[in-house]
Amino acid sequence: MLIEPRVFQDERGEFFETFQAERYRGITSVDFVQDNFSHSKQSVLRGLHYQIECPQAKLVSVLQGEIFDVAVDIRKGSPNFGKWVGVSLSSECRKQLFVPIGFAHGFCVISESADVIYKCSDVYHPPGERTIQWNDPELAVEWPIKTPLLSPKDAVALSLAEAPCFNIGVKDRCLS
Ligand SMILES: Cc1cn([C@H]2C[C@H](O)[C@@H](COP(=O)(O)OP(=O)(O)O[C@H]3O[C@@H](C)C(=O)[C@@H](O)[C@H]3O)O2)c(=O)[nH]c1=O
Repeated sequence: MLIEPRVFQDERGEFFETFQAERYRGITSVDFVQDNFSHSKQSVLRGLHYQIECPQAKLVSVLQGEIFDVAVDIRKGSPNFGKWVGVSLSSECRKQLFVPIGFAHGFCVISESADVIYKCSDVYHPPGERTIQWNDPELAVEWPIKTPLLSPKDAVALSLAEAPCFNIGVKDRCLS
């Protein structure tokens, strides 16, 4: 889901609410419990990530620069299983992407660098972390960058066919 916050501009610069609990709960139906920040150089690609245990919904915003942000439906039985969406998020447009539970998430950096923040609906749980190959031909994500800079973990990721996927209706929480 693409969210367009109301941005107020004046002679000093700009202002917008990056998050407001009640309003965003109305839009996303989740409660966020962790905030993450990453700074990346041009051509860095992070993804496609998910947690098979303690699955996380994410609300992604760009503080500086521009990214191509991707979500892939990996809910077995979903009519959209294996389908992806990709959007440009930037400090120019100020759009946010909500990635629901049941989706793998990744982004690549189009600008010289990018500062990305994202809220998560569950905590970091390393034993549950999984990565699907960014260039899995079955997914055929149309990344704007052809030779990305990857982490060692992302360079040896599984294909969608090999990766464990969610059951439709997944809503688990680690926290309680
Ligand atoms: C994701 C995460 C990482 N870390 C640590 C572990 C590691 O030493 C360092 C870098 O971790 P990673 O290489 O996994 O970071 P990164 O590749 O940026 O991983 C992130 O990618 C994007 C696309 C997502 O959607 C996130 O959920 C997350 O998977 O930060 C935390 O402490 N908490 C966290 O929540």
